[in-house]
Amino acid sequence: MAEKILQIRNLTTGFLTDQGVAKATDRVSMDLEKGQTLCVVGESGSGKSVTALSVMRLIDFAGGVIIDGQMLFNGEDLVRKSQNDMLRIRGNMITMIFQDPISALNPVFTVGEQIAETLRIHKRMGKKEAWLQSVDMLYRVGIPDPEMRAKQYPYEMSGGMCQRVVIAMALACNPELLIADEPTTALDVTVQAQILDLLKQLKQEFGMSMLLITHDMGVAAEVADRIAVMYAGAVVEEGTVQEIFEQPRHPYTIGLLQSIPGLHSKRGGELYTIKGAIPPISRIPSGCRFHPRCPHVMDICRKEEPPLKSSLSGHIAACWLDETGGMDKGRNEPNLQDVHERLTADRVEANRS
Ligand SMILES: Nc1ncnc2c1ncn2[C@@H]1O[C@H](COP(=O)(O)OP(=O)(O)OP(=O)(O)O)[C@@H](O)[C@H]1O
Ligand code: NI
Repeated sequence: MAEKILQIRNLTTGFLTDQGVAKATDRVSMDLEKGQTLCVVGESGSGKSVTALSVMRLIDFAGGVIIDGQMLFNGEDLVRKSQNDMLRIRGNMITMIFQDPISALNPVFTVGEQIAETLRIHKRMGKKEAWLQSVDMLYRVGIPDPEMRAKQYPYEMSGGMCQRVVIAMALACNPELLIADEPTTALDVTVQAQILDLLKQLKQEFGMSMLLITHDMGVAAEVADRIAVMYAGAVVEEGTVQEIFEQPRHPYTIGLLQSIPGLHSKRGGELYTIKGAIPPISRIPSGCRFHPRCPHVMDICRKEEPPLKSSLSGHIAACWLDETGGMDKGRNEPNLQDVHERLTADRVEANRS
C-alpha cells in the first residue's frame, strides 16, 4: 500500500449566512499519496479553496468553521491541532501558494530579503546563510541572474517572475506538502505552461506531494495523478487522471470535459458550457446537488442524494445513473458511452494535430 500523506475524511465546513450556517463543503473526502499530485477541479464556488484553506487551518481566519471530519496529515489529525501547532506546521511542513503572486509578496522588501526572512524564522538560519540560501532558491526556480534579482523589489518583476519567487519562498523550508490554489490562473498562457512545468520539476526535486486546485481541466490533465471533481461543496467524482478523462462517470465531470477549449472547438463547433449556474451555499438543491443542471435528470435525482460508489480500482462517483445501469433508456440524449467515445476520439485527434 502506498503511503498517504493527506487523508481528508468527511470534511464539513460552514459559513454563517443570513439563513444560519451554510455548508461550504459537505462530507468531502480525498486522499493524496506521498510524492503524487492530487488536483481538485470544479467551477467557481464549488468549495475548492475552502477545502485547501481548511487543510491549512486558515479557514478559521476567513470566517468559516470546520463542523466535522478529519484531515490526517501523516496520520495526525490537523482538525485537532491548536493554532500554535499549526504555526509550526504551516511554512515548515505544509505551504500554500495562491493565484495572485503580487499580493503574496511584501512590496517594501526585496524578494531576497523575503525568502531569507522565511528561512530565518522557520529554519533559524543566520543572516548570511539565509541570504545565500535565498539566492540559491531563486536559481532553483529558474530565475536568471539570481544574485541581482534577489536585490529587486516585487514591482520590478513580471507576474511570472513573481510567481517563481512565491514558489521559491514556499519551497525554501522544504515542505512535504505544497498546496497550490490556481497558481497559474492570473498568468499569460505561455507563462502558465512554464510555471506548471516548474512545479512538476520541483515536486520531483524536492520530493514533495502536491494538492493543486484548478478550474481548468487542461491544467489537471497536465499535472494530476488523481483528480477530485467538486460540485457545490461536495466531491462528485474521484479517480486517476486516466479514469477521469477516459471513463468519466458523473455528468458534471463530462460537462467539464466537454467545456475544455480546444477539445471540441477544433471541430469548428461552439465551445460547450454546462447550462445554468452553481448554486450559492445557502441554496443547495435537494437530492443530487447537480440535478437542476443535469441533462440526464431522473425522478430519484430530485429526491435522494446518490451515494458515492467506488469501483474496484478506487474510481469513485455519486450518480444515480451508475445505479440504474446507464442513461440510454428511451432517451435521445447521448449516453455516457457515446460521450466517452467522443471525448476519446477528440483527444486522439487533438494529440495528432
Ligand atoms: N468568507 C465567506 N463567507 C461566506 N461564504 C463564503 C466565504 N468564502 C467562501 N464562501 C462560499 O463558499 C463556497 C465555496 O467557495 P470557494 O472559495 O471554496 O470556491 P472555489 O471552488 O475555490 O471557487 P473559485 O474557483 O472561484 O476560487 C462559495 O459558495 C462561496 O461563496
Ligand atoms: Ni478558489
